[in-house]
Amino acid sequence: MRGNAMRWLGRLRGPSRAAQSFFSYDHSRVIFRRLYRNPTPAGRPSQNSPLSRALCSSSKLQLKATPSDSESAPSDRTQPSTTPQTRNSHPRGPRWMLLVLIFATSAGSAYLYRRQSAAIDDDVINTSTFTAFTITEREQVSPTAFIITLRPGAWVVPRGLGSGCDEEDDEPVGFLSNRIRDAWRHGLWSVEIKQPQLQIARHYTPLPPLPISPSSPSMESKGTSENGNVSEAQAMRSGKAGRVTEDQDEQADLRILVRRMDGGEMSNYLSRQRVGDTLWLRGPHLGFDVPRRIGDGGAYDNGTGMGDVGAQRVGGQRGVVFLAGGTGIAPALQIAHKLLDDNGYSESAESRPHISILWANRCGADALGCEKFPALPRKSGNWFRFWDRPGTDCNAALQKKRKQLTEEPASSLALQIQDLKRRHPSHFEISYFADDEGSFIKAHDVEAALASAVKRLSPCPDIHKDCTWHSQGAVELLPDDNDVSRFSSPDPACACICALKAGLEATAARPGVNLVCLSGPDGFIEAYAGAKRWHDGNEMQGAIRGLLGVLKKEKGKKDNDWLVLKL
Ligand SMILES: Cc1cc2nc3c(=O)[nH]c(=O)nc-3n(C[C@H](O)[C@H](O)[C@H](O)COP(=O)(O)OP(=O)(O)OC[C@H]3O[C@@H](n4cnc5c(N)ncnc54)[C@H](O)[C@@H]3O)c2cc1C
Repeated sequence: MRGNAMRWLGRLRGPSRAAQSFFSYDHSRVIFRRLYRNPTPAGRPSQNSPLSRALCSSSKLQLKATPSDSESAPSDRTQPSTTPQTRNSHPRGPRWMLLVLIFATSAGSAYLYRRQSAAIDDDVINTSTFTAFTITEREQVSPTAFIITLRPGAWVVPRGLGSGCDEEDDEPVGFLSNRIRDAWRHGLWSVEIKQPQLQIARHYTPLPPLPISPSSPSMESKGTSENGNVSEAQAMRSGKAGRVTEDQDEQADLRILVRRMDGGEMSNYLSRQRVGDTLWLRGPHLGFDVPRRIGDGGAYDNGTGMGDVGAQRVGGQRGVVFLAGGTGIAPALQIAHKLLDDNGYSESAESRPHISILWANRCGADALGCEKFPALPRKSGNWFRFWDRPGTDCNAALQKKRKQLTEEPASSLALQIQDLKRRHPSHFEISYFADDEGSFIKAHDVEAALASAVKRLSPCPDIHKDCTWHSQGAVELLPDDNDVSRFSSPDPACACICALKAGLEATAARPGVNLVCLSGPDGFIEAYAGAKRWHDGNEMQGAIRGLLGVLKKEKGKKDNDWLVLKL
């Protein structure tokens, strides 16, 4: 509590405080003073003056004339309002309104104070308008991939001003965002970033917060790091890393892993941006509700209606197998963060699900966190050809990776993955596959991962074939990944039929299934689970084909053994 309070207080420092004061409290006072120093002949601001209209509409107050105002208004109201007579002869209405307006402007100032850069409400980010974020760090993690850290624009502390840490309790001072906290509580989410010249936007998946102790280096020093040596990575290397706290999920700093695509408009635009530059973000966009689908009720009521207070968690030991291609590692880490690091979700080690990530990259240099020394390149055909793009020199990248492993400090993402393995040795596994090293995800890799998930399966009722939450057949026809609206929908077709049929609705125990999630380029998803299908303007999941389709058919798996989600 105290930490939170101090962080809020901590925001009152620095130039942004002055700026905020100007635009909120002082600014409204200036408007107010002008209003009363230049009264209309009626002794109060005219309802028709632009200033009055602005004030009314902003504070939702209506300056209605009272009968005493309009009927018995003495002519001396035209006198300057500073004369005692005028003040005394002011009817009660304006005085009363004065108090109301003072209150309203003060409340408004508190409200505006927290609005920061958000255009429409009390948060630093929203789903309909783009708000400014500033790049505070940029870390090149491989020849083609980099991580940018973004902070809401209005609160960036210019270099040399403010330490970035709360002076009293030495906690990092940052933004708090309810929307971002709720997104982390939900699990899977993304933001859109806009390219302002072309007016295009693309989705990006924030990486989970790094487990950093409060004594990690300040924001000031963060702003100076351009190449690789980011402060988080330094803190982790120097053993200062702490654990991921709930508070950290509330911080509005976002880390995004981006791969620069040859000819890709957005990713090339992002690769040209530097520390201090502004990006425009919109979101968060919440994806599939993984906890609910594996059988947990969700630990929080986060205002999205997704919570089940007191829900008995029956799906805690189910598993998630995640096939990630390239930057598809980001949603895989989001799920790991939700299922393993969220104490509200799984308090004890026994109740934690098992997560197995199979991470495929074109180049070994992109296999961050892999502690094995990469094999020498083999000449072999690529398993999905579009990865073999001109301009991608995997051989050179591999040499760089070998050099990195021996000489250079690891990237923050590599350290983050290693940290997850260290903290959850029996619940988190990651296997690496690199095209240029001739290692691909094969059927037996998927089967081994599934077997390790299935052996942890706790009893659950039969999966109903029409259940949109747990049946593959029904999921294939879903128009989108918006589980939040499905959950709150009154449409009976959106309800969990398995729970209804099993009479579980009263107990809050949730049926669930093991999940196989896939994320990555379209070709990757198609190769392993079949393409998504466009229908009626919606991108539907489509039938399960590819390697997983073969596994389902050949191995005669039951529908409820595992559910495939294409992210
Ligand atoms: C929900 C969601 C989350 C995403 N999260 C991330 C993320 O965290 N990091 C990230 O880098 N990207 C992410 N993406 C992909 C991202 O939105 C862009 O598609 C990507 O950056 C390429 O955009 P571009 O404008 O540079 O390329 P475009 O101009 O759109 O395309 C250039 C070429 O690259 C191909 N291509 C597009 N994306 C990929 C890819 N990922 N791998 C291989 N080839 C590709 C296209 O088919 C095309 O041929 C996400 C996409 C979605 C839908």
